[in-house]
Amino acid sequence: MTEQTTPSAPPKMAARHVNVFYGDKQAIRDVSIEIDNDHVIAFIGPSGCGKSTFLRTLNRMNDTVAGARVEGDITLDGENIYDPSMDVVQLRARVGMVFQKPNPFPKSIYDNIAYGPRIHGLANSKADLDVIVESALRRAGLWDEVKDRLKDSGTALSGGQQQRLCIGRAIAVEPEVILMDEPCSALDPIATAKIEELIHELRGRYAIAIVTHNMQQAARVSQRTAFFHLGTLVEYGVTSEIFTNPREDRTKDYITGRYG
Ligand SMILES: Nc1ncnc2c1ncn2[C@@H]1O[C@H](COP(=O)(O)OP(=O)(O)OP(=O)(O)O)[C@@H](O)[C@H]1O
Repeated sequence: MTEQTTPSAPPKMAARHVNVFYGDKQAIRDVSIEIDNDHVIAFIGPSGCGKSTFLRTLNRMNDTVAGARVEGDITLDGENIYDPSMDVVQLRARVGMVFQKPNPFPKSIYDNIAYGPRIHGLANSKADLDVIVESALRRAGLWDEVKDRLKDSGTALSGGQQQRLCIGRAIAVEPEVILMDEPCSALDPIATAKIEELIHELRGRYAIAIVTHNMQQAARVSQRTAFFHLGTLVEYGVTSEIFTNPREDRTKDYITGRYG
């Protein structure tokens, strides 16, 4: 009898032989990796190794950097995101991004969330929009703190609340993937813990990729870890294995604090 194997689900995103250049300088070298729906993947590595550069290739954020050039294939549900026919505004709604420093718009809390759904035509009425705003703020773990002050400015919130507002803003346009570039580095430990809790809650609903300098954080929030060094992907695998039994000496040296 032949053994039955369950075909594994196709990856949400796949990068194949990706190189990234800033002018003549190569920042990413021949990186291939898959990003699955069910996992949080952490990108770790010493400063300047290319973690953020690689993350930004996943929603074409590098398009906005003069002199940046991306080679190779990156697909979202099998579709090449660098194809000239790709609508980049639509892509960035499907692959949302949260930055290091919370960057709410100088608008009300309500309008920070409503902005994306309005421009993407996701609401037919004010009532629809109200539902979307409440749901996004609930999923971002912020509703109870702001429900009575939706008209206040987003910039008047605390840093941690602002970051959850930015996560809510990404969620409001129904993304499939959320990219987070050191989302806690400007936050205190309590606000950091809330974001980490939120990442746990969002897992499974969205594919999540997070760049972090903090290895404890990578170990806490991710199920997959990718270790970058000098622009290359040195090792990629199950987080617990990367942290307890890395295959490569460079990974071991980094996680044991020998450099970085
Ligand atoms: N806009 C840019 N123009 C030119 N070079 C850049 C630019 N952005 C990044 N680089 C270079 O590309 C390399 C990778 O940078 P990147 O910011 O991706 O690394 P990183 O691993 O995220 O670093 P960090 O952890 O310090 O944020 C570095 O050598 C950096 O100097």
